[in-house]
Amino acid sequence: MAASPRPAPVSVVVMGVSGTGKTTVGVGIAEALGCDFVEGDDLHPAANVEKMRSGTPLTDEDRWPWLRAVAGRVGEHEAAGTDLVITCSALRREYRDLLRDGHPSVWFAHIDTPREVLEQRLRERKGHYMPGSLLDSQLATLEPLADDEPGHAYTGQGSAQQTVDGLLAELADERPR
Ligand SMILES: Nc1ncnc2c1ncn2[C@@H]1O[C@H](COP(=O)(O)OP(=O)(O)OP(=O)(O)O)[C@@H](O)[C@H]1O
Ligand SMILES: O=C(O)[C@H](O)[C@@H](O)[C@H](O)[C@H](O)CO
Repeated sequence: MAASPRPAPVSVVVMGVSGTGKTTVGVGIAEALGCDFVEGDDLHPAANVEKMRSGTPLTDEDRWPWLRAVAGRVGEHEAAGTDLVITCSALRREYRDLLRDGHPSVWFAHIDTPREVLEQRLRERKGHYMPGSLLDSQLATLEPLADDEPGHAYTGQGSAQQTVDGLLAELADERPR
C-alpha cells in the first residue's frame, strides 16, 4: 500500500499590534504543532529596535528589510518541508503580500485585542523595548485581514490558551494536517 502523502508544510504567521499576544500565543501554537517557533522581533535590524525604543513609529522603508528577513525564514522551512510558527506584526496588506509572495505555506493568525486590554498589557509588561505610546500608530496602521487572504482573525480577549485553541481549530479546519 502506498504511504499517504505528507501534508504540505504550514507557516503560521502570528500577527497583530504590539502587546496583542503574538509571542505568548505563538509559542503555544508551535508547541501544539510540534514545530519550530521564530520570534520575528529578533529579525529587526538594530536601527529599527532603537527607533521603537525611542518611541518613533517605523515607516514602510524601515519595515521592508525586516519583512524580507521574515519571508526568508518561511522560505527556509518550506524548502525543508517543515512547519513553522513565526511572529510578525504584518500590520498592512502590502506587508502580508510580501510575506506570501512565492510562499504558499503562509497562514495568518491575527490576534485581535481591544484597545483597553492592550493598554493594560503594555503597562504591565516589563523589560520590552516597545513603549505603550506607539500603540496609537500600531492601531492606525493595522489593516484587518481581507477575505481573500489565507488565515483567520481571533479575539485576544480571552486567556492565551483560549486564543491558542481557537486559532488551532481554525487552522485544522482550513489546513488539515
Ligand atoms: N490572554 C493573553 N494573551 C496573550 N498575552 C497575554 C494575555 N494576558 C496577558 N498577556 C500578556 O500580554 C503581554 C504581551 O504579550 P506578548 O509579548 O506575547 O505580545 P506581542 O504581541 O508579542 O507583543 P510585541 O509585538 O510588542 O512583542 C505579555 O506580558 C503577556 O504575558
Ligand atoms: O511593525 C512594527 O511596527 C513592529 O514590528 C512592531 O509591531 C514590533 O515589532 C513589535 O510589536 C514589537 O513590540
